[in-house]
Amino acid sequence: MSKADIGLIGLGVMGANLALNIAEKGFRVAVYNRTTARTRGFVEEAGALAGNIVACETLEALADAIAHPRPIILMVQAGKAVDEQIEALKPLLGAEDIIIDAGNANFRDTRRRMAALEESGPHFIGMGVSGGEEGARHGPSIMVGGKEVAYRRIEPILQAIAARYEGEPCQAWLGPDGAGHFVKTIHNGIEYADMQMIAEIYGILRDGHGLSAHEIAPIFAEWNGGRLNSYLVEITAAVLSADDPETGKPMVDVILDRAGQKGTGRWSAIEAQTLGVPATAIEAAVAARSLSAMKAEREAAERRFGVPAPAAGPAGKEALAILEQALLAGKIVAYAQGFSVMAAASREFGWNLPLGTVARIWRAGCIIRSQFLGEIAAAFDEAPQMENLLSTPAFAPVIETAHPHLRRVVARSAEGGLPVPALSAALAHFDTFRRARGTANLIQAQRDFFGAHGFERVDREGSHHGAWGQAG
Ligand SMILES: NC(=O)C1=CN([C@@H]2O[C@H](COP(=O)(O)OP(=O)(O)OC[C@H]3O[C@@H](n4cnc5c(N)ncnc54)[C@H](OP(=O)(O)O)[C@@H]3O)[C@@H](O)[C@H]2O)C=CC1
Ligand SMILES: O=C(CO)[C@H](O)[C@H](O)COP(=O)(O)O
Repeated sequence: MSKADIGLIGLGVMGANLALNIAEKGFRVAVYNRTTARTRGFVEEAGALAGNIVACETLEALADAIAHPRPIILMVQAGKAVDEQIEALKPLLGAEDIIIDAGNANFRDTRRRMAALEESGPHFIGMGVSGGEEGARHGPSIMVGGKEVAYRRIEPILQAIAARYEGEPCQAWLGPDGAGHFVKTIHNGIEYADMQMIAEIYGILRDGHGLSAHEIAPIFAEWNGGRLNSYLVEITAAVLSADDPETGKPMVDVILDRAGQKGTGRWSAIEAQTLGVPATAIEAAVAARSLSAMKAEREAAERRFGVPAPAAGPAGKEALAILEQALLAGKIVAYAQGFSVMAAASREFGWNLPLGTVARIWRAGCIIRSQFLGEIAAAFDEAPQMENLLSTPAFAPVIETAHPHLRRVVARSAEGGLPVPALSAALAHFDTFRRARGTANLIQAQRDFFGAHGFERVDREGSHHGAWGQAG
């Protein structure tokens, strides 16, 4: 029997679907899963694709089944499991083989793993994969980091399995070491902000305007036909239309308002802070998930403080148009922040990240895919070195038109006691960003007063101290 073109470890949601995708594209894939029953079940259910699948019950069998040099994808739980699999594979592989971690790894772990394998091999690639179950099966967006020479060897397979946007595969080598996993992390940070802002608008429609899930669904469906066209808005409409078969109630009404998080949103916020780049919309979205988890405390707080009754009046055409524009403005700020974080990381780690390519490979396959990303890609084509979307000829006029609506929505929500943390953060970012003279002069004065930190003056170069002792 001919050898497999590639190996894959971990037949969970993502791994199983990715393996089927690989097999369907005509490559032979050798698969292994820690729990053998899963491997057997996977092959049984693979149907006609089973002919391209080599089921292995040990890692030794997997290593033997693949043609040299052997690329092996890890699609296991992020963290300890990845380290364990690398340790187990090391004695079985040679310097020219390639381990590809396709899970959602922290890019700092990827850097550590790559550095550890640098001398002895095998090659190590950190590869972000986005698109969930469907994407893995029919075409994800793939963000690769590591040695380019190793990437080139697996490029034909990645080209074949990736999503396509107007025929162009949504996969690319983005830079050395942790570049791929960093970009995937920021993709997810933006995903958090996008989802949170959509949820905030849903909250305004539900708790401010008193609309039911079924009344809100067509609003998102309509927006999906306009500037907000995106996978997340599309699925929001679908989710809001769905009913619970057990109770007959809208599905969202029987789902607990407590969202989990696996780490990528938090890592985005942490890395933004570490790089000194404001990513407040992403941070607000991460914090909102943490607050969502504090269900018992929130219930106690509602008993103590109460919540205002819906007071926003009917959701007429004008009110909906304002909400649509507000969501667009918030979204632009969140994406601008995410891309600025990537630009800063690129400088910090010497990655030379092709940000236009990042936008291009996010146009299809991934969770944040949207027409908007095509506009971002075009903005980078016009100005490849630009670091802030808010200042680009493509986006400046859009935010100029949309921000007054964001302001109205945030102000009315504040008055009505409706929480809009990510939209508020986006507005505050815009207002701070567009004001040439801010208030940090006072911060500098305070720092110099209490800690002799010095300050710069508006009228002279150099570091100065205030005569605070003589003050008042
Ligand atoms: N689900 C999604 O939408 C997406 C997930 N990801 C990332 O992909 C990776 C896999 O996620 P997903 O497929 O959803 O996860 P699942 O929980 O569906 O599957 C996890 C897989 O990891 C294996 N595994 C867990 N622990 C170990 C271990 N210690 N040693 C060996 N194998 C282990 C499991 O094997 P066993 O059967 O033996 O338990 C299983 O095959 C994660 O990093 C996730 O963050 C990325 C993009 C989207
Ligand atoms: O990577 C993904 C999508 O792009 C995964 O679905 C990830 O699990 C999403 O993050 P979280 O679980 O924290 O919401």
